[in-house]
Amino acid sequence: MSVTLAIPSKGRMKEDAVASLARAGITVSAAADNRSYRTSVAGAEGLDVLLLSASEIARELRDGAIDFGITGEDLIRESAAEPGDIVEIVARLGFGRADVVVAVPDPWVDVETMEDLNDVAAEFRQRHGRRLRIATKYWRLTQGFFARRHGIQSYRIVESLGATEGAPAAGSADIVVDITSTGDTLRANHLRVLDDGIILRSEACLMRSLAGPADAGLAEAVAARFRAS
Ligand SMILES: Nc1ncnc2c1ncn2[C@@H]1O[C@H](COP(=O)(O)OP(=O)(O)OP(=O)(O)O)[C@@H](O)[C@H]1O
Ligand SMILES: O=P(O)(O)OC[C@H]1O[C@H](OP(=O)(O)OP(=O)(O)O)[C@H](O)[C@@H]1O
Repeated sequence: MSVTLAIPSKGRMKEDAVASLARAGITVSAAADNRSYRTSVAGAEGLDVLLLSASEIARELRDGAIDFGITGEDLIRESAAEPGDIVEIVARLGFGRADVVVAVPDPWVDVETMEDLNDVAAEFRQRHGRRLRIATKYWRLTQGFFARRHGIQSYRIVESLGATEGAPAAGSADIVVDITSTGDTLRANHLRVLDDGIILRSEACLMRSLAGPADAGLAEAVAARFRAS
């Protein structure tokens, strides 16, 4: 019996994920063919480490297709309505830090808070003949924050698959909800985060699917190493 753990196959989180496994005594090396998404693992008998994209890891955890995954908290919260019912955060890993934020165009000088934005959204249709448009790939986090947390009902989500911060200047949306770390991309696109506009402070986490692994004893031993490292 084995337990599966997926780490990002590329990008900003891959090297840090490998380092966090090493701190837990698990050495992962790429398979000989370096286009392969399989790895060889030393230090944990029965553990298979897979390489997947960060967003795929969130979906596979949700679906119970893998036992453990290292990915961003934002991605798991976006992929499931009640993430606490499907995954446990075993450890926060201290890298991949970024905030999911609400940002408005710099010229909206009177809009500093979500309450101000609520006023704008309420009047938007009357003034502009349409609802306020929000560009984002985080539609679930956006709905939770706007409708449930702040009672903002009048808006429309424009799904963005990339270059979200460019949407207001391009005219396809009025404001954005996106991830930021240094803030450079928002500034370059003349956007400003609202004072209370941080939806989530995200970082990479080791998460465990609650679906139940094939080998519960081994899964618990893996989790214990991360809690201790
Ligand atoms: N500056 C940043 N910009 C975007 N994501 C960041 C940043 N810093 C950390 N992250 C985190 O990295 C993760 C996304 O990583 P990445 O873009 O490699 O994943 P992906 O969406 O699976 O990739 P792909 O675009 O190939 O599907 C998210 O959890 C996000 O919070
Ligand atoms: O606050 P900053 O440090 O500027 O980082 C934020 C930006 O970085 C990411 O884009 P990236 O160019 O990495 O591409 P991606 O959207 O494909 O992740 C993210 O989507 C933001 O646009």
